Amino acid sequence: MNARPDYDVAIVGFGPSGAVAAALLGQAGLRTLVIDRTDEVYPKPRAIALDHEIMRIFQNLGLAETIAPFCEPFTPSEYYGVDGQLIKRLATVEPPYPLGHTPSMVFTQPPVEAALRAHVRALPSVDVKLGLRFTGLEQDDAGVTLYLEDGGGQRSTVRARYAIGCDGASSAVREALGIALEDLQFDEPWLVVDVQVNERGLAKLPSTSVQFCEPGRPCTYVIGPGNHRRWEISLLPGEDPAYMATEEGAWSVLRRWIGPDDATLWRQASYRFHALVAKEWRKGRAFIAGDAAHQQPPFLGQGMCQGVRDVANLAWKLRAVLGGEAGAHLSDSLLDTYAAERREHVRQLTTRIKDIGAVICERDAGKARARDAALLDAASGQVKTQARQDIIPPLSTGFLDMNGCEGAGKLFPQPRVHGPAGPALLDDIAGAGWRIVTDLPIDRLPAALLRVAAGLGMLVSLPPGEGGFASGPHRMQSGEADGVVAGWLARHGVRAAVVRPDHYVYGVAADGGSLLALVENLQQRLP
Ligand SMILES: O=C(O)/C=C/c1cccc(O)c1
Repeated sequence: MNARPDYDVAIVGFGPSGAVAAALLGQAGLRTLVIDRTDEVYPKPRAIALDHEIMRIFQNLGLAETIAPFCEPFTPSEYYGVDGQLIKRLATVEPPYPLGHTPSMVFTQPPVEAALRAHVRALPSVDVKLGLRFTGLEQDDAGVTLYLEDGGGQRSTVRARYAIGCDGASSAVREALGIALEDLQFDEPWLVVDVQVNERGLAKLPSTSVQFCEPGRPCTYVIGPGNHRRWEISLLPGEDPAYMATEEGAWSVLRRWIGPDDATLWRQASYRFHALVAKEWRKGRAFIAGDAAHQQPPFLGQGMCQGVRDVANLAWKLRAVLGGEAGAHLSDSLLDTYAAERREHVRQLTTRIKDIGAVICERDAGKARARDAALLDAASGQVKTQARQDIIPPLSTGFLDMNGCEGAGKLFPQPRVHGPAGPALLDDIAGAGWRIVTDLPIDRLPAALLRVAAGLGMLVSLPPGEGGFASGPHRMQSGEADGVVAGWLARHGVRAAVVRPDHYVYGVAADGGSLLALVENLQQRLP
């Protein structure tokens, strides 16, 4: 079949990853279809945590204010050892916040998903078709044909230039593509229980999130928004996961903290916590993203973040290849970097999450005591606090100019700047396309840079001490309120960064001349 595709991109799955993918593609005017088997948002929380990178993407979609009421800062996680003593603390960095948002948050998933869906439905170039099951696909040089079936067994097909499977852990798209999962060797039975706690219950509970690193039964307590509390409780040999996921089973393990007079059960489910990463993320014109491409233990609350990161990475590349907003059509080979970048990033982060899991899940009492001692600061014996965001690795491979400097592949900060109408977050003024950000004043940059920068995106100059705002075509000069960009550039010993549309640093430069060379080089890679 070779008819002109009905859509630029077809997305299977309208969960958070699918919805963000549709929103980012639709924002660029690409003809996008998103389908899902179910008609409604799942009414219970599965994800509970998101971070500043994800909130920044919601901001770029114009959704930060809509979503903010359903989010709260993540309390520090205190790790308790064999004797119930504090052995480690995982916390959020202090302000000023590097990306302009609270670095680590808890949120209520159903209303956030509903807001995302409403946003997607309002985009003129996006079609949302629900109650449709994906049954298979075929590919040719021009596109992908998706085979679909509705609830009444009625079959249909749809053509798209590219397809993305965001259809969850048991992905039918991954299955149809014959993609295998790499097992990073973590497989444990756990019970997850979400409750809504009343005043009486709240008074009995810890005032911060906790990892109970107890060899007898490792478990996690997370403070969600409002009166939402989550427990994750490891199941012991002989415990029946199906029984433990009943109300009776859930109360049997919650009893240690609260009882039915203290809270209402919202959701309880038995899971095997896995560490799985797809061996391939792209086959021809089809991609997988989110839980379809990876599953990780929850110990850092990164499950949904990983999926949104995937689609933010893929979306700007699809926009570039399909000629979204800027109209330029880049080579399809740019899309290969999606798989290379995201697979490696997910493997690295999942390995780090597994390491956290190994701390929490030590079942041998002797080894657990040794762990408790080893976690303390060797010199002072004090409990150490680790910043959650320091655990997230940078991109280490892909569409980057590493050039011997460690800045490339990191997330670039988002400063508060003096905007035309008062203080503002930089993305709200400069947009979220390619950006060249420097602390050099515009009049000290090579004239040729101003020309080439205009062909790439936005040139942002933030000289120290600048108090005003000035702008011209594809350029702006302003001052930042908190010094987060100045600090980042100083820490990396550079004067400028070239930043990709997903906010990862493409490359850095130490002066105007090397910045010009970096940008010229990039433009040759983006023909
Ligand atoms: O970041 C942390 O300290 C913990 C996050 C988290 C979120 C959800 C479920 C968990 O087991 C851990």
